[in-house]
Amino acid sequence: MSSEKTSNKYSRRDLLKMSAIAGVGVALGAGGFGAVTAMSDVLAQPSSKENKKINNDVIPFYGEHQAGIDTPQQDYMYIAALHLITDHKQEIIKLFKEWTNLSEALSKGSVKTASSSNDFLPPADTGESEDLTSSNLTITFGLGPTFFMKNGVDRFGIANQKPKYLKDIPLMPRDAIQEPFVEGDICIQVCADNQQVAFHAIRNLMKASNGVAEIAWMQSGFLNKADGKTPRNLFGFKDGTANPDNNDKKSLNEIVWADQDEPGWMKNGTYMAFRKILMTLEIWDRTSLKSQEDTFGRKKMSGAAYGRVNEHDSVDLSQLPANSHVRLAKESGQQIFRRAYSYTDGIDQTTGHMSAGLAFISFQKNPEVQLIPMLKKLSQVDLLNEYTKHIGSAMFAIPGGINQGEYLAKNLLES
Ligand SMILES: C=CC1=C(C)c2cc3[nH]c(cc4nc(cc5[nH]c(cc1n2)c(C)c5CCC(=O)O)C(CCC(=O)O)=C4C)c(C)c3C=C
Ligand SMILES: [Fe+2]
Repeated sequence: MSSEKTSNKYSRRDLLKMSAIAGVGVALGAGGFGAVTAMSDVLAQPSSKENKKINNDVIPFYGEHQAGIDTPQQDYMYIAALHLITDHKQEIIKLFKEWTNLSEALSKGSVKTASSSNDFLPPADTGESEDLTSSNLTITFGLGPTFFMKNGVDRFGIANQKPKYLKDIPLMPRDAIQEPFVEGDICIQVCADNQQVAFHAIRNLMKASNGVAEIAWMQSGFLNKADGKTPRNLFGFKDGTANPDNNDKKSLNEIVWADQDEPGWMKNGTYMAFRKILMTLEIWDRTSLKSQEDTFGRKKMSGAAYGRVNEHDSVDLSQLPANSHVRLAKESGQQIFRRAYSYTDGIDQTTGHMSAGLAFISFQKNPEVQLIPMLKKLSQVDLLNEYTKHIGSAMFAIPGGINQGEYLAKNLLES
């Protein structure tokens, strides 16, 4: 999980250079909120603390693929969906440029200060990550079906660039989707090994979108990955055992990265599926160990499939209960790349039960073939359905990664 140890050596000159690349000055907030200094402006203002941070935990924002997909999974996640409140493509381009600069800076931990050059303006940075390192922060942007076409209107003249499989996940037999956890024009997934760093990033990205987009929903998540072991979900089972190895480029090419026949801006991109799945912990906790294990077809402590000894031993489907989760998922004959997080949302006031579950996130090149039939089968007969309820659903196209000097989804917005 760790990257090379380097000290934070951004000089005032580096910061000035970065600011020049960013090329963004002062943005005016909408709705009478007054002027606020754009975050990228702050890069030119070295903080007194800038040399005290040791950044040995940086995942580059730029690259072939967006970070936050095949990069090692961090401990904390926020995912948010936004609705655009403008019809002007130029405003989207401006926002995406600002987000690009900001994301690069946040990923490097080089947003230095919450101070402002003008004491009569709000500080550009909200400040809560001031003394913290980047904590392997990654920021991943996605575009929902309504980014391309909303209520039959091609708002930004890019409907012909819509990726092949980008559509809402169809309603499944047992779905109990609750507002507001449906779709969104844009999604931002932020992950980091420090929750405050992750929150700071998503908060400041939201802040930068003021007047152009507004938040539709947000979900936080966490994950335990002690000693390099497979993390356990809130049912206490190892979750991720059969996931493709994130370092196995061949598998990811087959499973995750978009095909050649997609629009050019999807090259090295993928599709993200999001499902918010409530797990009824109180019922599960009163369920016998045997029934719990039958639900998955794996042993709870070892994670081994039925009839096997170790977690990663091959699965003999005939040994697993007919409607067990793993058997059904495997029988679909498809693979997806899961990057899920547990969540807790306090107590459900109507039931008095815990609001907790899985923020299920998967990446795949063809959701229509890889995901939807699997989801359908699971939603019909999975033993796990006794203990779960799908309450949120969304699909996003994830543009490919970008190089320095480019901005997010440039190839799409300038097509
Ligand atoms: C549509 C896809 C899937 C949903 C939705 C889903 C929900 C879900 N899963 C668990 C817990 C486990 N899932 C496991 C394996 C597994 N799950 C899926 C797909 C979905 N899960 C797949 C493709 C697989 C791998 C199947 C295989 O090839 O072996 C496991 C076993 C360990 C593992 O491999 O990760 C667990 C445990 C929960 C709790 C949940 C919803 C709340
Ligand atoms: Fe699963």
